[in-house]
Amino acid sequence: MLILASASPRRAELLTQLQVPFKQISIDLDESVRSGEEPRDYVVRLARAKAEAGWRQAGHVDPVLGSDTAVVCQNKILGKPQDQADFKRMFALLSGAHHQVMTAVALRSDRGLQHRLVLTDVSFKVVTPEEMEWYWQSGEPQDKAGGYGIQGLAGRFVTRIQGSYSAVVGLPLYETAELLKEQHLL
Ligand SMILES: Cc1cn([C@H]2C[C@H](O)[C@@H](COP(=O)(O)OP(=O)(O)OP(=O)(O)O)O2)c(=O)[nH]c1=O
Repeated sequence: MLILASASPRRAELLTQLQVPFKQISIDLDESVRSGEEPRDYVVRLARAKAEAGWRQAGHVDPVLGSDTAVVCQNKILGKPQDQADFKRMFALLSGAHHQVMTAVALRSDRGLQHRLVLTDVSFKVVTPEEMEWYWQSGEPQDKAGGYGIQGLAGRFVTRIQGSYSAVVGLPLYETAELLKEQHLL
């Protein structure tokens, strides 16, 4: 059975939309950015590492999907906010501006390791200090790249998206389906 190497409930929910049976495992990885590493190289490296680690952990039998999402603004990677000050710093960059969400998905099986990289442009309205405070207090930003979830309360901040909505949430469905089809898993 296909394995999703992710602790994210959002990725599991998205994968359900492809109607392929799967089980979920969580893996622990060092997610630090290497010095001089480009954001797109970073998300690809992590998605591949998650798939590879899952493949090893599950005994080199079942195919494994891994994915990674980063919010990139002015070529800076905005990870998960460490505290409220960190969140405010991120939202100061995102407010009234455009950024890119980069998501990579990787599939490891006995046919090898393949990946796809998906880039999506997202625009935010000007977010007021009161809205930032309200949003932080909601508890939603804490476990999310860039400190927001487009599928949740932050949907109201998004004025425009060009690219893949499912990729912004965490798993690009079209590209994931393509990877699975290539390996005859869908
Ligand atoms: C930008 C954005 C991110 N996110 C989430 C997707 C990912 O779960 C998270 C990005 O962090 P990731 O490190 O990609 O993933 P994760 O740590 O949550 O899960 P795992 O490594 O176990 O697969 O942010 C949203 O849910 N909505 C959004 O709009």
